[in-house]
Amino acid sequence: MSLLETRTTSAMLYLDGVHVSFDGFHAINNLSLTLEPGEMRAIIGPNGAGKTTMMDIITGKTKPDKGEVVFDGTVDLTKLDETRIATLGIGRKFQKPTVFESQTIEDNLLLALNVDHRVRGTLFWRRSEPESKRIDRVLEIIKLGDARDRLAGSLSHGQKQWLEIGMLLAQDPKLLLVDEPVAGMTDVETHQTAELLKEINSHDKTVVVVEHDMTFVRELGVKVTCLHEGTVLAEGSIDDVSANERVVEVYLGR
Ligand SMILES: Nc1ncnc2c1ncn2[C@@H]1O[C@H](COP(=O)(O)OP(=O)(O)OP(=O)(O)O)[C@@H](O)[C@H]1O
Repeated sequence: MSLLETRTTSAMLYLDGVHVSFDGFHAINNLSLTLEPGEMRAIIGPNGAGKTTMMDIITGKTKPDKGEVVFDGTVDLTKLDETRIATLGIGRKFQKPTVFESQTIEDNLLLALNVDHRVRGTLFWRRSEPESKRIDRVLEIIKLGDARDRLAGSLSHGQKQWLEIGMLLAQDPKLLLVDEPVAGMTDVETHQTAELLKEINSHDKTVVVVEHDMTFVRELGVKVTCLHEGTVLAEGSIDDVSANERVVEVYLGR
């Protein structure tokens, strides 16, 4: 492709031949990955495999030295900054929950809505019917409807993670990037998180989940990509990837 052309694809996310180096160290090496619209993909791989850097490339935090990164068929993400990318419908959930602890659950979701903060701060602001509906729907999906008036700080670790996922959903993204959502969760919470992500994915959201917990990844029941040294080592069903000798050698067998 020439420098001026942007590829058009049917994919929601298309990475091809992506390279990133930090002071001469190749963190991402000829990385190619395609996610279809409505797909959920699990990304696994050992520490330092490049999983976080890949997410940073998609959100514009890190710019690739080389390669194509195309969102929603036509949008060249390499040309856009982080702020602009966030407005395109790409939501990212970092590993640690960052909810507003002294606000209620409902207010956390309201804060996440794309309402002008200056307008919302006035005495006369009333939430619109569509906003109320959206919040009710998100509360239903994250199963915190009964707790809507509780302070977020009183939630369990797992519930905080769900609330933060809900805050992303309130913004109605096309693509959700979720980094190690079940770290520190109980087995029950881990199972409920798998159910939650499957539910979100069933509503046409494309989802990328980075996770080390293989029980959780198995429960998601989606295609798995194993990264190693900044590139794709193996891709396929959890059974195929788990049986791959190289994957066992560099990751699962350790
Ligand atoms: N800003 C940076 N400067 C220098 N090296 C970096 C930088 N960011 C990442 N790296 C290196 O790039 C490699 C990939 O890191 P990355 O954090 O993407 O891996 P990861 O797969 O997310 O690992 P983990 O599972 O531990 O989170 C690592 O060797 C890391 O030390």
